Amino acid sequence: MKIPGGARSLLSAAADTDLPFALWRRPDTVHWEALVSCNGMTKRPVFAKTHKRPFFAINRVDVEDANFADAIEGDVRLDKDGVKFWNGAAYGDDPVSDHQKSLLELSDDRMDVPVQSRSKVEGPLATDRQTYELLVERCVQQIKAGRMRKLVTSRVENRALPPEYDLLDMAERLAAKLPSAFVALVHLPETGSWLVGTPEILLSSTPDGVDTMALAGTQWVGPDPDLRNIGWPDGLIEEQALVSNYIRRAFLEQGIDDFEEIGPRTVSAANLVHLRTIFRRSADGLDADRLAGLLRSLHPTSAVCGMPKPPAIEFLKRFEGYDRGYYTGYLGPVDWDGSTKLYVNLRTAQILGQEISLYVGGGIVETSNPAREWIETVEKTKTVGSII
Ligand SMILES: C=C(O[C@H]1C=CC=C(C(=O)O)[C@@H]1O)C(=O)O
Repeated sequence: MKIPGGARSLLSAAADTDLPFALWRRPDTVHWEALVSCNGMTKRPVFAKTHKRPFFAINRVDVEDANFADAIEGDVRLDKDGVKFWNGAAYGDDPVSDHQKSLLELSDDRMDVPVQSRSKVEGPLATDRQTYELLVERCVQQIKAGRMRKLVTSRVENRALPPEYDLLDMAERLAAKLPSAFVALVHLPETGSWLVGTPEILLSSTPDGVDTMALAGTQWVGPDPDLRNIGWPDGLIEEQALVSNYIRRAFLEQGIDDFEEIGPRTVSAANLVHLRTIFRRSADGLDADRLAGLLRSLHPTSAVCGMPKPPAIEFLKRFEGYDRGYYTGYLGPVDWDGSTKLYVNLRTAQILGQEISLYVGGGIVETSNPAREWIETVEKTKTVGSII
């Protein structure tokens, strides 16, 4: 689970020269993978007929075209076999461009130099308990009035980091805490570093087929809970069922009706448990256009914004009171060895200089209780909050 010394040195050199990188560990694996871009951030279509090389996609919740993402290009690639450099046609063992050469030179002996955010951008505004509970109350009123069926509210909590913090150590600790999550550190020199330990797939596309999931409903439990004994109140069952309905509709919108459903089942993520249904379909007939269509239909799911989608997004923009940034958007490697894995950006922290902002939220339905919703967000801060 340790980030190898060579990768540490290289990522520390990338951070020092203000190059964006993404580092991640996939669910239920132990290896770290990373991509470093030598040319800043770009924008790329996620599903396209031709991709030359892998990139790491990161996108906001309110993006206009969900198939078009901010991208960290793979000029340098790290995986369990070591470091590789893109030579314009393939990955090779030796650096080719001047940027790649100087990055490699600078990475000499940097294993112990911590990676920190040097961003000067100001963090998002925190929401206090009273304001958050009023927001939840307002959502319940909207739902009771029949304007929406569900809304997902969120907030931020800001904390100070110890002066000697190291983002790579933090990523390692989060990965150890969340073995079944997708854990990522996305280092963006300007807009901050994002540390994520998400349990939710938005869209996984491999040569075998596609997977997505409806993950919603949250309860908090002690260590090593017996998942078979956890009961679910009606309100939480409804909250998750709405997400499942939404996903069924997204498949149907793309003319796909032969998908398989597994669940709902109780799954754990650190101190929390959720209800999860997996949706699976073979790759037959799913070309890049249809995958792009599916991504557009899915993102953002009603697990992160609400239902129906347009008024929910409008309402949150108006009343949530802060900018979500990349939280509740998606992120993941694109075209990495033939597969694309996009995860919902949840259990998220943004690191800006010496401050860390924890982003947390929860689904609101007609029966939601504001005080319980506040506590749910407090429990969610513990996932990333416990590794600071
Ligand atoms: C918006 C969040 O959670 C979503 C995903 C899973 C469970 C959720 C819930 O129980 O409300 C939310 O829909 C968050 O964790 O910040």
